[in-house]
Amino acid sequence: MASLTYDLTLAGLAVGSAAALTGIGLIVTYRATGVLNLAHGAVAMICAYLLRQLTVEWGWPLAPAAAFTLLVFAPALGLVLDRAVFRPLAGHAEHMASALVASLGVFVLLVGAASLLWGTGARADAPELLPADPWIQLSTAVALALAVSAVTRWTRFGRELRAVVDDRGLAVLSGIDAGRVSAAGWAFGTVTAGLTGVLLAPHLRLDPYGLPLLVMEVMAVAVAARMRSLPVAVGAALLVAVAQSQLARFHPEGWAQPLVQAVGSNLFAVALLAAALALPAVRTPATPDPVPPHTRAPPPVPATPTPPATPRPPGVPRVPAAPGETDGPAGPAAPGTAHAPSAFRASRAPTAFRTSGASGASGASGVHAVPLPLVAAILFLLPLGFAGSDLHTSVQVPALAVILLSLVVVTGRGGQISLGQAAYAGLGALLTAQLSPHLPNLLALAAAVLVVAPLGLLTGWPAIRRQGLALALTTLAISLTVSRFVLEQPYAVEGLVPDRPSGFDDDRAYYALELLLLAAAALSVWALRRGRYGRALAAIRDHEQGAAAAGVRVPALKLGAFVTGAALAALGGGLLTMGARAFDPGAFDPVRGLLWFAAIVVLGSDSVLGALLAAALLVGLDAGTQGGWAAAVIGVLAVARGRLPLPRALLARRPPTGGRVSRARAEGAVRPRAEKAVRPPLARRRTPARQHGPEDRGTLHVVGLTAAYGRRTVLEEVALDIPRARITALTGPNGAGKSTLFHCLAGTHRPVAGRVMLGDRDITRMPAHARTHLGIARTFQQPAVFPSLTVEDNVRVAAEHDPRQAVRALRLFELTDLAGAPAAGLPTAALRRLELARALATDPHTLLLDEPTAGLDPAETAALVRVLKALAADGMALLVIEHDRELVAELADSVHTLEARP
Ligand SMILES: Nc1ncnc2c1ncn2[C@@H]1O[C@H](COP(=O)(O)OP(=O)(O)OP(=O)(O)O)[C@@H](O)[C@H]1O
Repeated sequence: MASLTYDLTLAGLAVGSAAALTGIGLIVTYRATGVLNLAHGAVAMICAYLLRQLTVEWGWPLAPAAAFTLLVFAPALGLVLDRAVFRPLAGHAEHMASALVASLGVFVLLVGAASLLWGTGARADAPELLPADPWIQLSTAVALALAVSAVTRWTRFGRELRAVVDDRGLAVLSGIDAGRVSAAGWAFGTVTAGLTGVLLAPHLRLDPYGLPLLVMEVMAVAVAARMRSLPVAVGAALLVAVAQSQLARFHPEGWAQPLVQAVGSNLFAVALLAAALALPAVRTPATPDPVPPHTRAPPPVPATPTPPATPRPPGVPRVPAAPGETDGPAGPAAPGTAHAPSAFRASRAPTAFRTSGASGASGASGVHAVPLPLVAAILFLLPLGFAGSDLHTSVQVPALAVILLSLVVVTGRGGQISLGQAAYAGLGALLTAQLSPHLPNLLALAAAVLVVAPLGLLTGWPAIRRQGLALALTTLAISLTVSRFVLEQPYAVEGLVPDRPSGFDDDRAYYALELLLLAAAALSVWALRRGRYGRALAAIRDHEQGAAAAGVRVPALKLGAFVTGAALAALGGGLLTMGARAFDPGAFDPVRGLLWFAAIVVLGSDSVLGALLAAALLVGLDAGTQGGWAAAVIGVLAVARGRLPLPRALLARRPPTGGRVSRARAEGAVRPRAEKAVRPPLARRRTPARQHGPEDRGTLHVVGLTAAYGRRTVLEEVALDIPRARITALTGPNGAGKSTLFHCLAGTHRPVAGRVMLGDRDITRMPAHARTHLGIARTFQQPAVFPSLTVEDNVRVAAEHDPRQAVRALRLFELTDLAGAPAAGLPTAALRRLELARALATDPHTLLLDEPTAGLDPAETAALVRVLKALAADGMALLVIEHDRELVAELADSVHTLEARP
């Protein structure tokens, strides 16, 4: 027994060493470049194939072949990836999303290239580089980890690496060649990938799909090490590998047997899922600019001469009507329109925003004008005239198109990265096949869709709290787990012979049936992208916090998008498997999911037609070949796409709790204390003209509020009242915690202690959208607009309960003429007005404004001040973060200061 334990441990150590190498390579690349290289496994596979080609096919001796593969080819590939693919992306605001797409592009490109060059069949004759002795392999991994640690700690290059990791911008300013550091990171990463590949290939199947996927599972160790600690990565790799190996000893009877076997061969997949779920977010080092491009202030628009600002102009705009008040020319907007501050008029409809707005609008609506749907319809009808193998191949296209439509909903419209749609398609296919002997086939398909739809919560739930890379990893891990534990298990798939519905046996009839279902799915998705639901999804995609602030139920909508996506994927999967009359788990391999995701991103993620085109392309390119063309073409397009502006669905967004971390950091420590400081001489007491909403909605106040980010306390024991009919100013140096206080009030950050009260009601744990519904509205430091929506729809999102509120708010802020224009590219002043209009459209009684005058010229500022005073005069409670002392004195009835620590 003892010797079995020893033998199994040794076997585990051999695999663990290769896994440790992967972890080391991934972490070093990530630290040096900020990119989690999803293509690491594909590089490993290419290097393993190359070594085999050199030795087995061309007869090179092992040593020079290995030296060429690992010391010439692998680093050269790393340098090419750095220079040609990833470095051009660095410094862009959407760096993370672009890099993710680019690394997926590299992945599918290399998989496609390997399939074309060497075929998709597995090779069993990969040469052994190191003796099978696991101790040698383990020593190699440990020596490499020690060498990397030594280099990082004791050499100049290591110091530079640490500086770049800490703050890339600052490192560059200090004269460090960040490009050299990232080139070295890439070269090192690809060498370790190559080493992993050549070590693993002799012991596993060498094929274009299997090896990359296996190495992807091994990313678990890097994720578990939080992309930081090499010892943790090495330890985790050895631990998981040895545990997996030891599981081979257990042979339970009955139902547990296949489960234990499955765990025994796929523990890294389980570890990846656990690590991804345990890790809410992998923080990207040296994020160049957390501000999404659409929120950057465009160049100032020259203002036309304005009349001098007076404290109380005769026609100050008034707040939107309270429920029950009539709307119309005599309503609140009319005087505001007539006497609107001229600065508002000055920035109306500049040429700049029309041009950039058009290009920034949702791809589908702008690009696919009238004829394209017609062209698509004709193209999809054409195969009805085909015969034989052409028609047989075409049967796959509508089914795949339905699967890809699921990505249009989840990623295109909802903005959620999902690398897991293959799992839902596979489950749909599996269930359809399993149910078809018991039910009429169409009913079996419908039942499969109904069962799989709620499983969309598997990826939808993690998506509530995750974004970007963390979500990508989680959805990939879920797809891997489903594939390994369900779709590939003999107990689940044995003896399945799915058939087509009766009456649709021949290819033509079946294709016609698919077309019908595709048309229904496409119409539903098209409809979903419009109207209330579509607007809300687009708002989440464009600016999640802004959407919540507009009252959109973000978590519920995300779940809805994933459930809808799962249903569509299951429908497509079921159609695919009935069309093929066989269930093939390989058709729903997670690599397919990556390919589909890349295809939909490069061909238009928010476009129904993009999905149709992608399906035709994917099937068409691989038809009649050994496969690989589709992956290669999509890979090239995805790599190139990373360098172009990405679909809005994938743009980097601000971290969940906002905050300009680097700027605040530079300001040093702060004292988290609120104190009432100044009462400006101009302060007046006013009687509210009208209360907004029922009186019992109360006054907002905080009691003993303490907030922190991780272990760092930012606010401590803060107390603050925000009375009605008053403007309360909040001042303090950068990093003092003003925005954090806003986040706590608005519900986007959970305080550690203390309470947020609305009247007598404790709303501390209430989500952001629910607070909006209670009458608390907010704006953001960087105006939070939804650039892919029109100006009108931006406001409509906040006034779905009463569209008249939107009309009034648009009129109040002189946005009526711009209503149909895309919000992308509006000048700063218009963005601020739009954000305010959206906030007021929620019918608030309390308005939180984070630096509302930032980026405005004096005339625009004066106009805004008049509006804010008018709002307060009408009974609203306003809390305004403002740095300008004069402005505070002019604006505020009372001032609270958050002071920095000495
Ligand atoms: N998401 C976050 N994660 C970690 N730390 C954060 C985050 N957001 C803010 N911080 C830190 O919390 C502190 C307070 O930041 P906050 O943005 O609330 O300050 P502020 O007073 O609004 O500053 P500014 O005037 O620059 O906007 C800063 O030191 C900042 O680095």
